Amino acid sequence: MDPSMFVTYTPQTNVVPLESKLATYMNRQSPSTTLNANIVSKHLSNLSLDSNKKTTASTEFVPGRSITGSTSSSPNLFGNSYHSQENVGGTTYFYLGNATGDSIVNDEVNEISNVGSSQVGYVYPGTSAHLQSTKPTKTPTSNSSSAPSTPPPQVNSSFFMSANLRMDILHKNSLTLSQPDSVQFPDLPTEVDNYHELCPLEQIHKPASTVLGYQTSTYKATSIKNGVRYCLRRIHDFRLGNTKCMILVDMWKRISHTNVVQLLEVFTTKAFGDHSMVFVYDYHPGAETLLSKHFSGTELNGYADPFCSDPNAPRPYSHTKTTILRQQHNSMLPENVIWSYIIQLTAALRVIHAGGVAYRCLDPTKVLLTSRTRLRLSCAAVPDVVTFDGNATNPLSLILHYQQEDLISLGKLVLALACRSLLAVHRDNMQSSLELVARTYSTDLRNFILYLLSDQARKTVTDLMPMIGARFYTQLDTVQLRNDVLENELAKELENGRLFRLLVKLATVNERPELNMELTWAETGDRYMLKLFRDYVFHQVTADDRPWLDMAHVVSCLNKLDAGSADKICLMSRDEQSVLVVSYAELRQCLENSFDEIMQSAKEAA
Ligand SMILES: Nc1ncnc2c1ncn2[C@@H]1O[C@H](COP(=O)(O)OP(=O)(O)OP(=O)(O)O)[C@@H](O)[C@H]1O
Repeated sequence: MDPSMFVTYTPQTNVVPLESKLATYMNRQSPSTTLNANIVSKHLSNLSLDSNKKTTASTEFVPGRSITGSTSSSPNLFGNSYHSQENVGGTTYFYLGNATGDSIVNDEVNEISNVGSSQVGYVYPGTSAHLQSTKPTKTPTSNSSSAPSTPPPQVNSSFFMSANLRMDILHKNSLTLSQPDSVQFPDLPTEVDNYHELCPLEQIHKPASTVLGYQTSTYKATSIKNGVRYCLRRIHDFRLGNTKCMILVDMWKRISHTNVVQLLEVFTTKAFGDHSMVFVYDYHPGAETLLSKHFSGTELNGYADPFCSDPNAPRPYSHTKTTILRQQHNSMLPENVIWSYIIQLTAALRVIHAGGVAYRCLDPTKVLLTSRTRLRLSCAAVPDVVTFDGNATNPLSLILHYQQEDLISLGKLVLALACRSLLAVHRDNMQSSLELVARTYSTDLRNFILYLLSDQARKTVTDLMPMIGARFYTQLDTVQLRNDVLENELAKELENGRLFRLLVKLATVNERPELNMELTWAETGDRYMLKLFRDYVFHQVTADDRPWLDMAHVVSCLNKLDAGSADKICLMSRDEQSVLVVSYAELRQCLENSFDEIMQSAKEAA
């Protein structure tokens, strides 16, 4: 640092200029120290007085850690400090000394090395080697003529959560927080049992569900008891004839799996103006059905389903089914996606069947995609309740039969996904569909479908496991890699949260107009140090007085403050008359004291 850069010449006085606000801070300290020339020169050598430096930038000012033998820089400034000071070219440098000699020096050295090692964990070290290949590559913009200190874009993004994940989470949050629209849905009740804030997730008045046989509607709602959002599925105009079916509901409630939408409770209500039955599930914001994801028009390149018999449906120039099927190849799902779905669907059916129940509605409208490739079965227990035969002596008697039907439905669903057509599973189209699968995918996939659709006497999910075989490992690998990526994203934001809390404290103290009727509170004592520190972190300028912006400098300073590092920095008063050499440990103490004072005052007022 070149002091002449910042300081106008004044005769050497070796005292704090009275007009300097630093005086208010220094006056609190014990003045009983004599200036030791050795200490001062040692400190100065650590201040790297490089006359070529043109900015008040950060790390150049930080004294090195090799201050062994120095009797200065006690981290415990406010307990027992001695000060030394020196005037260099009109600027007064203040040092923090310690009267207790060499034993303290050793302690300090230990402390520095301890701080150094513990501090390391506070810094996000960048994406680790095993995730380098998964990082989205960003080409730097060619016209990046910004200030030299502006970090290149790829560096910037690598220290924050990826934009895609961020958008994904923001989208889910906004859906979760959405509020009821009483103008658009004036007839919705404000409260249904223990739930309020009902927001429809689909059209309310739609025809009866072909899968469930009843008119249904689905809502996001907030629990009055705990404020958590849930998904309510209402069966319109339904009276529960027999409560024996609650045995099945209880069995479903006990089933918990990452591929099943959790059922929480079932109740009847008249809140909608009819006798409705309501099933309460976990709410998964942004959930999309397999139907809309893979069987909608836009997903099929705008062409009609090749199995569609409607002559008016839009088709490409050739009208033959074979040509369309060939066209269809372009929009076929990759085989690994189909296997991933198979593994998740069979995993869900495995626990459902092991739990003594059957799903009974394995249909593209009931399988939800709750993130990019995560499937969850929705509507658990609804078929059991709405089709319950009150005259049956044993409500569980047909379960085995229904479980077999689940496996046939699985075969149909996989065939439909492989052909990207719901009509592919129609009896008349079955042959062409299987030929399409044989042409496009592996024999394993075809055999898997054939097995499920065969007349085999008794099938179980366990039989399917050898057919999936080593693909389990591929799935496991994908999930583990995703887990690694998410953990890396978390590591970035974890530190941001910590720094945010620190910034909140700093901002609460800095520039506070008054505290306890004291108008100059923020401008004196510890708070004055924090004000200078704030200038040091955020308000640096280049030699020609342009703002000097460097995120790394800000993050590094805040991290050291949070860790209470023994590293020292020079804080300069705004009048440029005084420079204070202070450690982050001391600054942290200033911050803790000041913030505690504010908290205390807030409590007293309360
Ligand atoms: N647990 C849930 N969390 C979030 N959204 C859900 C949940 N369950 C269902 N949904 C959403 O509610 C909407 C309606 O689901 P539903 O099962 O009624 O589909 P559908 O295509 O209307 O079927 P149907 O014709 O049988 O009524 C879908 O968009 C689905 O994504």
